[in-house]
Amino acid sequence: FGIIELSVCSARATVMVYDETGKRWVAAGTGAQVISRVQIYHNPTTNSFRVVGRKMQPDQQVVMNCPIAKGLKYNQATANFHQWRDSRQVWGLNFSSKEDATLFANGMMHALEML
Ligand SMILES: CC(=O)N[C@@H](Cc1ccccc1Cl)C(=O)N1CCC[C@]12C=C[C@@H]1CC[C@@H](C(=O)N3CC[C@@H]4C=C[C@H]5CC[C@H](C(=O)O)N5C(=O)[C@H]43)N1C2=O
Repeated sequence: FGIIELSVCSARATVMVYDETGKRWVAAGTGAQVISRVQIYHNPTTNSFRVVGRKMQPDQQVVMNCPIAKGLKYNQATANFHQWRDSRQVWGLNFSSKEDATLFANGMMHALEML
């Protein structure tokens, strides 16, 4: 029985993680820092949400697969750069446009209301 997950929203962003040691943001995944498609998926059976980021090219590498925890603090540091902490690291999304950023933030806020 496959898990049914619905895509809540999709936006273009560079996925970054904060390197606490080096005190700097680094591109998530391996290789060059490229634009990813970042989607929020909803599993209605468990009412859970997660954020999945896949590089647009060359290989659709999954660079982010992050559950959205109830009470997550979503910080819109700038119009185009939003961030949040999970249990292990800090994620940053550098959106390609303000529209992408707004669309994703609305999807995240919706998910957080549903939890
Ligand atoms: C208390 C806390 O965790 N605070 C977080 C932000 C936050 C607040 C509330 C809820 C969740 C979060 Cl992640 C925080 O301030 N963090 C998380 C790790 C890095 C950072 C701690 C200190 C630095 C100070 C500047 C800021 C930062 O990193 N910024 C601000 C927005 C800017 C936008 C883009 C990225 C991309 C490259 C550039 C850079 O690092 O040169 N940069 C930044 O400089 C980003 N910082 C942070 O975002």
